[in-house]
Amino acid sequence: MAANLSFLQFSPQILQTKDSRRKLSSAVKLKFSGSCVVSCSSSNNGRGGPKDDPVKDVERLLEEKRRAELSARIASGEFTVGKSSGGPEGYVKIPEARGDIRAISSEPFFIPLYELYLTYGGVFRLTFGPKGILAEILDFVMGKGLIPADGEIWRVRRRAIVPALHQKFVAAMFSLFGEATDRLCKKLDAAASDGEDVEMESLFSRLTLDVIGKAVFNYDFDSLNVDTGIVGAVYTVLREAEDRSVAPIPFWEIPIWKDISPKLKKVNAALKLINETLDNLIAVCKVEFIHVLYISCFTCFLYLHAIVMKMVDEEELQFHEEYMNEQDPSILHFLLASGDDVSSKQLRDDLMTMLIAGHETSAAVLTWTFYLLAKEPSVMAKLQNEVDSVLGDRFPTVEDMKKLKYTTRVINESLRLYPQPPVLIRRSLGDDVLGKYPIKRGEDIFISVWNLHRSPIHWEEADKFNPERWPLDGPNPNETNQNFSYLPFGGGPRKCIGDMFASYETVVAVAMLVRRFDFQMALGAPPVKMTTGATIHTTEGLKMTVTPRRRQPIIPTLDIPTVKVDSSVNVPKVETISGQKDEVSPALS
Ligand code: HEM
Repeated sequence: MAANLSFLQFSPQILQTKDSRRKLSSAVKLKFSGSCVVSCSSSNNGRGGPKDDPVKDVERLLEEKRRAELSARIASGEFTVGKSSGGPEGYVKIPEARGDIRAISSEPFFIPLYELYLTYGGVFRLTFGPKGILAEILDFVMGKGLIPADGEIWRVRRRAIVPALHQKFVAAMFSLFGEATDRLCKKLDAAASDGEDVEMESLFSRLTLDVIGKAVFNYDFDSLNVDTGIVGAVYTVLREAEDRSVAPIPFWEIPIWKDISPKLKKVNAALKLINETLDNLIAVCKVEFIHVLYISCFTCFLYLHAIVMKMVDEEELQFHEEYMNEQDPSILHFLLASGDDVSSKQLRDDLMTMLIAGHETSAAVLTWTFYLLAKEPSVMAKLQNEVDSVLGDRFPTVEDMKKLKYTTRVINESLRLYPQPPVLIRRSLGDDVLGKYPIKRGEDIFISVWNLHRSPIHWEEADKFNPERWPLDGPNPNETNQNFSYLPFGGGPRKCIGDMFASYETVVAVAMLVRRFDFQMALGAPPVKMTTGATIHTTEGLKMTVTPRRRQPIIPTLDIPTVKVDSSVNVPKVETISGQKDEVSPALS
């Protein structure tokens, strides 16, 4: 089991080591398992709220005890083979942390790594731990999709897909975000009037599945309302991907087992259903596209001609937007319309990858945001104030995003405390140097975003949920303006392509939900503990009591605002959440 793995805790200086960056190849998302008391509720550090809350006190004491025990074990040398000094060719050898994987299997992997980070500093070698690279493990579901892909396939596919998430596409998604969240509000209304508590984590998972299904291939799972075979199949496959990533041996490859295991049979059937559905959607979209081309070929010729002329005259961004179809603004439609020359299998892999990448991540962000909000009533009150004054009773629009500043800061802060995924992985493509340490070709490097985001070196009161740490008049925090001490969507060439989409999706959902309801942890609900898959899950769900809000009546003002309409502008200008001008949102630059 012991694998020779390097564990890297990013510091801004290290990340900027160009040589290392160039040679690090992307792997896929890391998944581990385990559980522990949520550590952000562990200390007075960073907690506002009443100091005499007995529940918080107990949680804090338990967490302090757990940390003290772990620190004592680290101090006793249980994990240590002695700090190394002097490496080959005059380099300093990386400090080594040794131990037995079983010693840390009872809690999420990134928790002990945090203690080791405090002991050893930013970079150390881990001589025990899970296998790092999951490309083979996830092959059954993502194939050569954008996340596991590398080299030339990745380069070509990234270039084809990134333009699909252009500005007009994201603007077109607002009605989708609003309608899907409204369906969730109706469910919560029903639960509230029946006096029932609700398990929010699974509801968020359904909400984001509905959103991403429509956005990626214009398919309405409607998983908030119905449990069709396809929804069940998607969950079966997702759970299997998570199980495989933490399995001690690849049981799915054992010859006889893979033929007789009922679980694997179920997974294969689910996969078959999903693949057939996706193939169907691709085929239908292709036929519709050809049909439109055929019946209007003359118009089309003029149209294409006009587009080509526009290309000459206008920005590439506007060209990309021409491919968008108002009735079907999905990424699939865009890829076909843009003439993306790709096999159906590759297209399916990419769509499936985006479905997975955009589903669990957003659901996890919403889950932990509501967990944090329930624990900090003062933040919730401020948030509700902002939403009431900006939105009133209407659906959020793209123009509102600039005004919902505090709501955005709440999401920024939630992503700092609960980064999704908490650990990223790279594999070194060649011998290299990281900071002052030599790295060998083929070594796996874990980048603990969890450690980075909670590092006492980088953050004041690092464990505190404090959206105020991000000034409202400052830029939207991202990896570049935070000097790489904040990586909510990764960084560099493999940065998330859905950052703006996901940021707006979560802001809309939070705004619409807190406007309508108050959220409290349900009485007698199990303590919220963490476990890791690709993202951070709760072990037993997030059980909440949801109460419709009683709001002050809105008193009409006598000032009648004048609205200036500029008829030449079709699409409101959108500021990117990441504020970056690189290829992630080329349409915005
Ligand atoms: C709040 C939600 C989201 C979070 C926190 C998130 C986070 C991330 C992170 C940290 C990475 C970098 C992984 C690495 O460096 O190894 C990433 C990559 C990626 N994300 Fe997201 N993501 C989110 C939503 C989305 C959405 C909605 C989509 C699709 C529409 C998406 C598609 C992708 C893809 C395709 C990649 C791989 C990019 C590449 O390797 O070139 N993500 N995401």
